[in-house]
Amino acid sequence: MFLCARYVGQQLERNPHMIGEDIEKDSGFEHRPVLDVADVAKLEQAIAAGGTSLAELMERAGNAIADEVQAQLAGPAPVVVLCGSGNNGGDGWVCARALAQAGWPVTLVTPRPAEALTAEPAHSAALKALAAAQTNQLPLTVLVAPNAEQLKLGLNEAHCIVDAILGTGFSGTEVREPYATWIKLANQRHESASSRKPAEDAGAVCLVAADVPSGMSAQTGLAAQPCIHADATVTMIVYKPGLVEPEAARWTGSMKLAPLVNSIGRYSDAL
Ligand SMILES: NC(=O)C1=CN([C@@H]2O[C@H](COP(=O)(O)OP(=O)(O)OC[C@H]3O[C@@H](n4cnc5c(N)ncnc54)[C@H](O)[C@@H]3O)[C@@H](O)[C@H]2O)[C@H](O)CC1
Ligand SMILES: [K+]
Repeated sequence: MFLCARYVGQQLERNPHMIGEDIEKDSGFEHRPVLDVADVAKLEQAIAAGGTSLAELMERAGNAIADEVQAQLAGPAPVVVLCGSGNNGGDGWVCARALAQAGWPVTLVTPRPAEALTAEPAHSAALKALAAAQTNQLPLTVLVAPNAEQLKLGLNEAHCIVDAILGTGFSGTEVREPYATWIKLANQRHESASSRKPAEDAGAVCLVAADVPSGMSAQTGLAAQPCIHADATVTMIVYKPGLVEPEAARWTGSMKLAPLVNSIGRYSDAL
């Protein structure tokens, strides 16, 4: 098979709505395409040069996360989408728009107003989400730089939390503020809801990570302080090496691949 630096034979779940046909099956096992983070960036540029823009990739990424949220819950329920200021956050803005368009009440948390984001295509994705929300009166509320109490209130209403804080651009052994607080509060809400006895259970809270759990290095799989504890991680285009490390499952939960494009093999010259 083409392109991929290495394959890890493990059972793999796939979302039928996700685009792509590049996974090889072998006796009930699927081989996971794995690429270094630096090569993923090259691959994205090659895909864009081939006619599928970065904005379109982000659109597909955000929709794949929204599909996963909808698969985790029985029907429309409040969702909090935590968005960082980079392109991982951009995936979150698209996801929030897609869920709100499907009638799900969404609270999006951002450190800066949409107009003040500088990463592209995240900035454009955020403006598009706000315009759609305004034009179509979507159930989308935006919380800009909330303090811990405001964030806790929002999270307490959530039946699902989407972690789109940090992706492949994360580095270091500590997550800086405000994201460290966001991660701790998201984990607390997730864990306290999951540890309730059935009789008091108002419904479990799912935690879905975009591309990689925030605080985990996509390249090495090492978790910084703090790190998101996800139920499911939807990773984009290919697996990154850290995600297939045995210790990573503790942070990623179940791993799902959103290939975003068909036949990535045709971009192999870019690597
Ligand atoms: N490239 C594309 O078009 C697509 C990307 N996708 C998604 O984008 C992310 C990668 O985005 P990038 O902007 O490169 O980085 P991040 O958003 O992951 O993070 C940048 C952000 O993080 C801050 N940061 C770094 N280290 C720390 C730290 N220790 N503590 C706090 N903050 C930190 C840094 O300052 C930047 O602000 C990729 O994962 C995908 O999710 C789309 O999926 C496809 C199109
Ligand atoms: K993330």
